[in-house]
Amino acid sequence: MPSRVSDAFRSHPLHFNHHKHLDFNSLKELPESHAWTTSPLDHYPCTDPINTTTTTATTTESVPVIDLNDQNALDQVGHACRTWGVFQVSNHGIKTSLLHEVESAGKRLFSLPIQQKLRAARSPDGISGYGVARISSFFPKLMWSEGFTIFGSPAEQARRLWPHGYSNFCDVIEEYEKEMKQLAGRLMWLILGSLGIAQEDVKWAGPKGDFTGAIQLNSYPACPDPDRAMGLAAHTDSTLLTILYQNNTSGLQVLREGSGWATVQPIPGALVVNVGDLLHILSNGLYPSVLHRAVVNRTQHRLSIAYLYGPPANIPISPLPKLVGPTHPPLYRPVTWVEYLGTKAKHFNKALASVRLCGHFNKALLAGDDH
Ligand SMILES: C=C1C[C@]23C[C@@]1(O)CC[C@H]2[C@@]12CCC[C@@](C)(C(=O)O1)[C@H]2[C@@H]3C(=O)O
Ligand SMILES: O=C(O)CCC(=O)C(=O)O
Ligand SMILES: [Fe+2]
Repeated sequence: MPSRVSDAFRSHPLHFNHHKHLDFNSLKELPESHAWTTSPLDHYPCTDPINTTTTTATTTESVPVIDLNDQNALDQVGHACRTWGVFQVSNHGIKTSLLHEVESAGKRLFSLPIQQKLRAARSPDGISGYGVARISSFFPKLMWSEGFTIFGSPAEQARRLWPHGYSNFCDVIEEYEKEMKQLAGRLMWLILGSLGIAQEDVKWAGPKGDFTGAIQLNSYPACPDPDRAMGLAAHTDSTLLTILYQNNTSGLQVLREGSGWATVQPIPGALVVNVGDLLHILSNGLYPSVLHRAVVNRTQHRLSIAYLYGPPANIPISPLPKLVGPTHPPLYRPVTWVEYLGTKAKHFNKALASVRLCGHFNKALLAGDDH
């Protein structure tokens, strides 16, 4: 079993030929390779093994917006996690200037010629670098997006992109990583606090607890046929939580049980917070991870920057003792972040069910994997 997050994909490499990487800006029509025929926007495998239906419904309900300086923030966060699995935050303490700098750094990167971006291509079993979303291999069609993942120092990849001028990119990314790690920690304790969990209840999260995060830059070029394309297919994140910055173009949608897909409207300066699968496990299912996707549009380029926050790599994550008892048996077995990332790479939407202790999951489900 690999022990480092960067080795999580060793046994599940993602083999994608370079010819699958397109120069989006030169295309006037949607190529067949990217055409998600028949109801493209509901073309996703279901996360719940019991409920195999898909939904095309949309809703105008809006995701909660929480002012972190509000004295009721704790309760609001708890309510949002229970009912939506996602919320937006304002007054989060991240300077607008840093958000704009990281947005410009992302734009600069994605506007490079494709051959230059491919110099920093993510290796099939690696974590960092330029490439298609890891989940692409689970879908018959390609997504209308490109991504760049950074885990740890951005220097190695940035040097390949800009051999003589990479330091500005690195400085911005490193500053962003530092600020995001701090905010993610604050949000995690706020979220756990809303469940009555204090820091001392989480044995592995002592002052030395080495939480880590990856940065995922996502670019969604304007698309000639947006109704038949998919920016990023529906998925949940394999994280404790994800903090997402989106530019002023909408595209992120979240699935609200019983209602349908809700668009997360960009609010200048606000950040989106998603509940990930590991928080779902830690909370014994009280705070379910949110299914989300990104759609594209005909005229505007969209950029998003996700900070994917996880626990120390090798700590087994299981439902918190305070949340289990005779009437609330633990629903998930312990799993480390490294192991879970590998499981997601292998089973995708069945990963969470595959670590479920009893009831819903059975081997037949895994046998049905269409990887
Ligand atoms: C830590 C990680 C989570 C992630 C895989 C990654 O190694 C870095 C990229 C992340 C991302 C972002 C887009 C959606 C996603 C499913 C994917 O393909 O790459 C997530 C992965 C995840 O949460 O499982
Ligand atoms: O671009 C978006 O809004 C979603 C990105 C996302 O879900 C991710 O990076 O995990
Ligand atoms: Fe995501």
